[in-house]
Amino acid sequence: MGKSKKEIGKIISPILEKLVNRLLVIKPEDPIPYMIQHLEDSIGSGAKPLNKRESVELAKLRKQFQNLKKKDDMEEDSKVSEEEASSDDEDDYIDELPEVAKVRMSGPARNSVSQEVYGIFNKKQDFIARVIEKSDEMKHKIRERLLESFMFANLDEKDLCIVIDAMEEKIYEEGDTVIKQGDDGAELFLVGEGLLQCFKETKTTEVYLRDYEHGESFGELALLYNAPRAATIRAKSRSILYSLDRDTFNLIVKESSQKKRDKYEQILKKVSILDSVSAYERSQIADAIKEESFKDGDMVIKQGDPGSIFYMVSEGEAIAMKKFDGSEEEKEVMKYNPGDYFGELALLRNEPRAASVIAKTDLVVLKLDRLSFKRMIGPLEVILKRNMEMYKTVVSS
Ligand SMILES: Nc1ncnc2c1ncn2[C@@H]1O[C@@H]2COP(=O)(O)O[C@H]2[C@H]1O
Ligand SMILES: Nc1ncnc2c1ncn2[C@@H]1O[C@@H]2COP(=O)(O)O[C@H]2[C@H]1O
Repeated sequence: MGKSKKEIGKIISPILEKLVNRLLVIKPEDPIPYMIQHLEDSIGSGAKPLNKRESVELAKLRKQFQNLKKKDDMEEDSKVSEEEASSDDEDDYIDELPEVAKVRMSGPARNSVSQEVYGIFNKKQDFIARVIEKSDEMKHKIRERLLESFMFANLDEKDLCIVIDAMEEKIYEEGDTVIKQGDDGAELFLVGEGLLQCFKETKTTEVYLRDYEHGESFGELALLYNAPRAATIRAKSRSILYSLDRDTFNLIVKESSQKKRDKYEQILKKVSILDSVSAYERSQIADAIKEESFKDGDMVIKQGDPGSIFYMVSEGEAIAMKKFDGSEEEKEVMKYNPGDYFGELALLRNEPRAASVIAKTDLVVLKLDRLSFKRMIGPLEVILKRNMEMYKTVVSS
């Protein structure tokens, strides 16, 4: 026999109460996906796992919700005026993305990542990833591309192998649509070869957002938020893509990226130049970081070299040495401790390195390449430029 009203009330009241409280505190722009996610989290956080029938029901509900959402989106699009539609400002759309995630990031303490995955797999150890047969050569190619990408580069060897096995090669000819805005999505794509373009569609037109090249991935939003595809992606040239299914993404990739975020979050909090960035932006910086270690006396940067990397000190000490006006004599112009940064001038001014930086102890630095620096630290340019005044003082003293 089913449960009595009282019994059902007892189970769902605390969940609903918590849900309403969260909604009132967080005020998400789009409350429905937030509510669905919250309910799924509630399933993951101790309640009995869904049985098969319940899972099917949940899938049906999700499908109904996605169709409704698609309809809403289309109605919304039809309201967009011609002027708005012709806007080609990429940032309008880029800015929308973090907002969704901010809601999730800034909310009350979240369940562990493996608890919030889509579907009924609540634990990584219960999960058996798919294996798509492929040659060693293809495995090698996929590995190379995975290591180029922020999202996958931090997988340990075991997880890297699981992801390589689960990936499926898909070839698209020039003009083919890989992802259609509004569709349901169950896979993420890593670009092996080729060039793709991302567009935001409105009722009347489509606005170009960005390109995707080898080593970059797309299609993660539908998996992360159980939402319809947020943009359209088309092949600009013949493209070889590797697709990864939702469950492998959620259980293997998302978790490792979370580990990296956890690892660097505390360190990045000490980097004063990042004081004004939000938790979400900091987590994106953590995704893009590469770590490197140097021994006492190693040269990290050489004056006069071209530069394409920005550095933040994680552990240890370093100094900056500078030769002035063609003189061979070097003067110490700066000391670095954990939380300090250097190497910004070459990126900001497109000039060779203005000084040398040398490790004074064993040193661990966090590095951002030019593109990540531009995207993530670029908005802090005013502060960086203000801080550059300090070099003048050092030089003149
Ligand atoms: N500004 C953007 N808005 C939405 N999607 C974007 C944007 N830029 C890139 N994308 C990618 O386009 C993909 C479309 O499918 P998804 O929504 O699954 O995931 C999306 C992102 O990976
Ligand atoms: N007096 C200084 N002049 C120029 N660069 C300095 C000075 N002191 C420290 N630096 C740092 O040394 C770095 C060398 O590489 P960049 O020119 O990219 O960026 C430089 C600054 O971050």
